[in-house]
Amino acid sequence: KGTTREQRALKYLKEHAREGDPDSVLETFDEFCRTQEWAMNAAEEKGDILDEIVRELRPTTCLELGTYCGYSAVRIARQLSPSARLITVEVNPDYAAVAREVVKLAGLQDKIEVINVDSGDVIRELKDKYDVTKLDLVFLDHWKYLYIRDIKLIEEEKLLKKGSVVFADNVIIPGAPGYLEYIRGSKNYNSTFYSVHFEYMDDMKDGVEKSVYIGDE
Ligand SMILES: O=C(NCCNC(=O)c1cc(-c2ccc(F)cc2)cc(O)c1O)c1cc(O)ncn1
Ligand SMILES: [Mg+2]
Repeated sequence: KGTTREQRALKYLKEHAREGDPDSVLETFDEFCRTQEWAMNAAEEKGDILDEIVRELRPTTCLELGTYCGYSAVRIARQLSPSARLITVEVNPDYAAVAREVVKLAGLQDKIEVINVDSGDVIRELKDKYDVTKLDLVFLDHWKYLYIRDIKLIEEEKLLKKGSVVFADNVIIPGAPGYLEYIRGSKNYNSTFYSVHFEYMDDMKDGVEKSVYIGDE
């Protein structure tokens, strides 16, 4: 009975990272992915852009779609103010279980809530069930063909306000062409594309898209 890559990563983090130290968890995870096994974390370059967005925006309520092992959840939450929080959604139960352990190892369980559901089901419940009024930051990193469905659901639920930021990973690899066409064609957003390296691959280029909501509340 073998272990999964995600379980091996968690074991490495537990053995090598400093408990309660988010920076150490992230550095150790990057080290694991560079020296042991690749994993689809946002990684250093995309992470630096995410860090800058969080520093500048100072969001109080953040939503991430696509937790995976919790790397970007820890990256976002380590910079959140005491009362701010991140809701992160992962449909894969094995990934969600590992992510909860990584969040706990980083000592961020009071700021991050990992929800193991399909994003399409939870967005409609954010206001009533999760006590969300508005989303200041949305990070799209789940299945790429779902970005466009879910951003439309978020708009329908009127969860964005002027200045809210929607940050999308992988708009080049694997790619999210429908999403890019939609968000860049919409008068409700100002979008910026950043050409970045694909996670842990110094010879592959990916892209991330930052879109600021300027539409009607
Ligand atoms: O795999 C699930 N989600 C990951 C979404 N993320 C990605 O698919 C993703 C993929 C890649 C990627 C790109 C090229 C390549 F050769 C291999 C992987 C990179 C990334 O940065 C991602 O973010 C999943 C499973 C499941 O059972 N249920 C719900 N979701
Ligand atoms: Mg990604």
